[in-house]
Amino acid sequence: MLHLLPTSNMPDSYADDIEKNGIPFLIPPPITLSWSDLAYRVKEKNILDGVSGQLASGQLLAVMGPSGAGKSTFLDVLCKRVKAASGEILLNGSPDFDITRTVSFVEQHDALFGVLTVRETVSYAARLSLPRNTPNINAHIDATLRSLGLQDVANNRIGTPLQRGISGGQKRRVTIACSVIARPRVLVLDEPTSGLDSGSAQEVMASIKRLAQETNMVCIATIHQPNWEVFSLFDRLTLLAAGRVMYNGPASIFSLPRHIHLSFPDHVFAGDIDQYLTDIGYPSPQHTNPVDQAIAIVNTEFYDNENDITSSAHLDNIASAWITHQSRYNIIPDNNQYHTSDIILVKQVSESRDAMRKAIILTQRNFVNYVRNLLGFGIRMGMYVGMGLMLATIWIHLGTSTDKINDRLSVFFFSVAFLGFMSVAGIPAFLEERAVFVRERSNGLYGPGAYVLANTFAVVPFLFACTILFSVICYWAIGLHPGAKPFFRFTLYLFLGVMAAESQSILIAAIIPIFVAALALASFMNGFWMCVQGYFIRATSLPRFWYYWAHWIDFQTFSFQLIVRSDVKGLTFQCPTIDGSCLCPFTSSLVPTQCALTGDDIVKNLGYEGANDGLYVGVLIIIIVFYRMAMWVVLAIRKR
Ligand SMILES: Nc1ncnc2c1ncn2[C@@H]1O[C@H](COP(=O)(O)OP(=O)(O)OP(=O)(O)O)[C@@H](O)[C@H]1O
Repeated sequence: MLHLLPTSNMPDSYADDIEKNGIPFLIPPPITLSWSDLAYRVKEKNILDGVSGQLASGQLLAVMGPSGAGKSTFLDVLCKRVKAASGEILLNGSPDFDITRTVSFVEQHDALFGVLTVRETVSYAARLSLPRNTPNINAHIDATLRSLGLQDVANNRIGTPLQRGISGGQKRRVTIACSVIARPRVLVLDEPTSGLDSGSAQEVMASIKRLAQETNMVCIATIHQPNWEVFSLFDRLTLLAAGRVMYNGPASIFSLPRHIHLSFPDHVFAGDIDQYLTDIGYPSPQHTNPVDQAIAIVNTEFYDNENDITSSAHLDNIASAWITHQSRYNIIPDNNQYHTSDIILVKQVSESRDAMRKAIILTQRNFVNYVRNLLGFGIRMGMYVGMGLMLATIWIHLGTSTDKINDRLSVFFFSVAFLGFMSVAGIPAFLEERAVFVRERSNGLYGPGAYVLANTFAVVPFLFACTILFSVICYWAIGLHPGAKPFFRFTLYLFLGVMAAESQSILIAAIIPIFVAALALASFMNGFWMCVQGYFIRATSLPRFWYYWAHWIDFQTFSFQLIVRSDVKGLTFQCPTIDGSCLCPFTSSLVPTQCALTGDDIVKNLGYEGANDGLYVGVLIIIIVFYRMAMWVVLAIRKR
């Protein structure tokens, strides 16, 4: 169990929460994170070179630099998302710590379910990340919402294209709330203020600062052009250019703890970035934000060579200036006090063996999303209803004469092919879900196994509901094989085909998570399966090349043949008679006793006798399971 800090030095609200609601485990003791000589190379090119630093609990580090300076690479190396060429990362002086259980990473873009409320979003994150029997979980959620200033919008929805929700700054804070709910020791944020106006940017950074201090967290953020108010919230600044450190010291003198800038004499401690720029001969012009000046002098993209030195020589000079000055600027408070051995250094995360519990929580969240997401799922269901109505009114009362056999087959083809085709409409919702998965997985909440299970658990009832709705609307109106059993068989075989098509579409979207590309490829695949399934060209007439592989792995083949067999078997189709002669379109087992064809005659003529129905159902299930497992593999391999 983590021990508690004295709460006297904490802001009121959190200390109050602790007292009133009893959240004993949520304030872990302070830590120090340090890194030295981090380097990252790609094909012998130094992307990051010799980056060192240290940060204590409650502190915020700004990582700044021009575009391409190596800021994102630095975060990736620090979080061990890529392997450093060299260097060391220490937590409380020790390299032995589990990074995924220590760090939460907040990506640049908010990946949230638009139909959930703020509280629901954070609550699901809490249930997914905290151990099963966490006490007072609701009090913990409330405290987190309060810390991030979200209590007033707790019951508001995040927002969808159809329904306006919370503001951009509030969304950022919800994403951050989800990342800090398990009380990570280190919070890493990639551009937390990008796309926000200055007011929202300030709100977000002030919330992060407050949370860092309240929960003893170390925070590191890349940031572009903050205004002075935002910048003043940072304790330290690492300025990078071409992967090298140009400055690594106090950000603004105003953000320094009083004991630092008061207790060190001038000859020992020089000051902040503003002072440093003056010292090295690049003072900020009056009324200029020193941050802009710092970026400007290390930005060589538009370097004009005014002093007859190359841009890389210019950067070499600034990097050398830093090496000369660093001992006076890079003063770090003594954090040895934090190096205690009884500290538990991990997030309060649940174990990975909890996969089934996580899958159930994710399934619940998916259901809520399905029920509320009119755009993603309501419209989709409407499409199935519309398709049912269309078939019911166009193929109405087909009857059982032999001249209607083709019309009947076209109903089955159309149902299997186009209901399956409509699965491409599930791609946008999947991509929204995938973005949330990527964020949550990178923070260690759950793995691809739990996600695939939950996606399957949720999609099965949804697709079954869509299929049965379609069947109810059109089955009796068309006049297909009478009776409850044939109706349910039709629905089941159709559902299996639709489920296979859906699994294929989201597998494609998992491989290529770009909407337009996934849509195009999934549509192509559906078109391809239509061509080789044996309706347009009889399977026996298909070129052998296509017949032997494509036809027999095509889910439409099995779904279509199962439906045809189930429908026509047991029915009798009347042949026309002209001048007393019976004109059946193909050999009948009933002639001459009866001028008609049996369902078996039709099945035989089409070449659909094949294996038994159970085997075909089994093949369909295997195809579905194969697609789902392939999706699991793709999600396991593709981390972003
Ligand atoms: N895997 C890689 N292969 C090749 N080049 C890479 C790789 N990773 C990073 N780079 C290069 O390293 C440089 C630094 O990239 P990085 O994304 O870290 O910069 P950044 O400072 O975050 O830029 P921005 O602010 O524009 O996002 C860039 O020139 C980038 O093209």
